[in-house]
Amino acid sequence: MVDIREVPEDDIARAQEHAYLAFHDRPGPERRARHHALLRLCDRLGAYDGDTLVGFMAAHPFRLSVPGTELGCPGLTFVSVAPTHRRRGVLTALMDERLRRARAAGNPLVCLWASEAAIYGRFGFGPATQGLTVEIDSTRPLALRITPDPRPLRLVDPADALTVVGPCHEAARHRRAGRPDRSPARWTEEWLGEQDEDDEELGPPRIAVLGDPGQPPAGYLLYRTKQEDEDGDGRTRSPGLVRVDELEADTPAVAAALWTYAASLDLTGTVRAWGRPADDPLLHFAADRDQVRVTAQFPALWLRLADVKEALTARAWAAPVELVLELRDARLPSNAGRYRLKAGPGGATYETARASPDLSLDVRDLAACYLGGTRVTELVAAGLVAEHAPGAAAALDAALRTGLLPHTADEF
Ligand SMILES: CC(=O)SCCNC(=O)CCNC(=O)[C@H](O)C(C)(C)COP(=O)(O)OP(=O)(O)OC[C@H]1O[C@@H](n2cnc3c(N)ncnc32)[C@H](O)[C@@H]1OP(=O)(O)O
Repeated sequence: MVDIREVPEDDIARAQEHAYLAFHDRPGPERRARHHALLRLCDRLGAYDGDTLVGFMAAHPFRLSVPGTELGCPGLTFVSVAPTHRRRGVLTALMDERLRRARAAGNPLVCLWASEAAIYGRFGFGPATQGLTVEIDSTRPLALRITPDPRPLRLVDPADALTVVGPCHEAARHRRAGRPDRSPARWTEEWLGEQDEDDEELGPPRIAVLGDPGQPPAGYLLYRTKQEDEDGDGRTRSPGLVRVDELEADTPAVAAALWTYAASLDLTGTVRAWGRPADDPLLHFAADRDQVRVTAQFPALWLRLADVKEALTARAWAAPVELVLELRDARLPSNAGRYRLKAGPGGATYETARASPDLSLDVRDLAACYLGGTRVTELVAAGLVAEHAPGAAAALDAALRTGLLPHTADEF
């Protein structure tokens, strides 16, 4: 039987080796040091078989933007079980302890990015945001239906990123739900590292900001580039790549200017933006959708409502709704049962109820809908949510709805 306990700071290096084994990873010294620095700031749980570390789960102490506010939301990372101890319930034991601690600490939410989509539904996590990969053919000028903001662009030293673009990012976080806060350490270690986490051929991070000198920027572009590939004879095989990691803009015209900049960098022929929202304005203002293509769509942030009552009563609601929910929660039975949700622009209450339910659903499906990124009506159509009162799902959707879709590219 394994023992679940905290991993002390002097055991972090061992936890890293354990995780690299599970992920088939072999990071160089720079990435190891970055991981170590981040793990020092995480809550860390280990599964020990005697003195041997056989399971590890770290949690960033995030606050997540939700409609109208932000909530405590540990962000799970480095989840790993030794190959010798797979499928014996080690992850389950770590997760149960993590969810218990989240509730005890007053954190109603828990989030993660999944290595495999099949793992986390059983623990009550649902995919709450979707990401798109968007590619622009930049061998020709980017064709747009709107006029880009004409204000000047300038490059900012990544060392100054936090001061210059940090406030822009913070404002963007509150325009769209589903975004964790970004500590100075995460800016430095996860976004601005000299070496990219996934592709060592990419250059260092570059930051272009738009705005009048002396004024706060109206938007920024965080990107890396890769030189053109050459074949053995030194001939160009393909033009270089601009990989967009983040683009935030106060207005569509600012976004248009930043995309135009990305697409006009010399010696490059492709712009690849891997973590865009499903309602990215670019997809509407691009004049030629053969030039701007969505090449992938994926579940991004997985969310768990550790304390359903707290989560539902804390968020803002777009329209009035009153209905009885029959909720299943296999791992946190205190969430399960029949509850009357009364919610609207003035606030929400969520109390136990006796009346027959309008909707029956699992906590993982409520999590998928919580930020407004998945519609309850779609889950009724998929046979996952049972609608006992016609119109109940549509009414809940109208109340959950947000102006912009929830979205984050903060992979951790
Ligand atoms: C947020 C993140 O960090 S994501 C990263 C997740 N980690 C990895 O992918 C690293 C490689 N994989 C591992 O380390 C492990 O296999 C883990 C962590 C995914 C699973 O750990 P285990 O201790 O084997 O899980 P555990 O025994 O508790 O499994 C619980 C259930 O989940 C199922 N399960 C576990 N892993 C998977 C998987 N990869 N795909 C599908 N089902 C899975 C098990 O079959 C079991 O189902 P059951 O209850 O019906 O029998």
